[in-house]
Amino acid sequence: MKPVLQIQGLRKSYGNHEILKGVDLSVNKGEVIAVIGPSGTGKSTMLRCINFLEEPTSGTIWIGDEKVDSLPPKAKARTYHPQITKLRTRVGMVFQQFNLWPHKSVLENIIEGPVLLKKIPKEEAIVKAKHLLQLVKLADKADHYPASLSGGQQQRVAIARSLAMEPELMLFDEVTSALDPQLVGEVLEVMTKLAQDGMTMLVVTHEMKFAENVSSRVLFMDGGVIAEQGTPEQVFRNTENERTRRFLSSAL
Ligand SMILES: Nc1ncnc2c1ncn2[C@@H]1O[C@H](COP(=O)(O)OP(=O)(O)OP(=O)(O)O)[C@@H](O)[C@H]1O
Repeated sequence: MKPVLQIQGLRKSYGNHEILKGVDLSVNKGEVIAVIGPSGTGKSTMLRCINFLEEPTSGTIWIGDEKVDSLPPKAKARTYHPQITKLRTRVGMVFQQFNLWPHKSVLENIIEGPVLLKKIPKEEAIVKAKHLLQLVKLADKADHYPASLSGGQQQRVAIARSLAMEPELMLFDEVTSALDPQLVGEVLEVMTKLAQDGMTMLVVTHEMKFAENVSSRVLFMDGGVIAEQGTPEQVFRNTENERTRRFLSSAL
């Protein structure tokens, strides 16, 4: 079966500053990949290239059969080019900030994408959204507005909103970093359930316990490359890579 995501030789520079220095990665259906590493090593940049929020400087990214760099240049990306909209429906992304629409209810936030972008009938989208709200344990909040919810609840709405597009791949970019510590667990619990249900996930995280206990593979990024990858057991318990060891001893 073709990988859900395939990256070859991905490079990304801002001006003279090269952030990604040749990333190769293949992700199969159902894999849960934790991406760990020191600050500023390009983890977010890699995710943002996958979803075409950033345009790669060079290299190739495939989502299934679709080549991301064959999309129109980024200048046009902002104008909701149909090819880009299609990519964004196939690849969901959840950010550190929840980015919910403040003037819309929880339910309206979730159905907006399916109704507007996928042209799903509103009634059908509502049924699906209610099901997703159960999954993220917010069934009683459908009519609430984001400002009345805690950060953890808003983030779970953001996850439900992404899932409503029925993506093949979900990208999580430090989704618990902006949360009060006591709210982190409820978001990780939802992500753990998604992982167990077979969602293909790429998770940039500083939550080492999640990386160790939930992921099927861990990528250690350092200096703009994947410096090491392996099972959680290999990376957390048996690494022979000095840089990984040093990072883990400061992160754990
Ligand atoms: N739009 C941009 N313009 C210029 N530099 C950028 C831009 N986006 C990111 N950078 C730089 O790229 C580098 C890598 O950033 P990135 O956010 O990918 O790192 P990261 O590994 O995800 O770090 P963290 O764990 O702190 O989020 C940083 O030095 C950052 O300042």
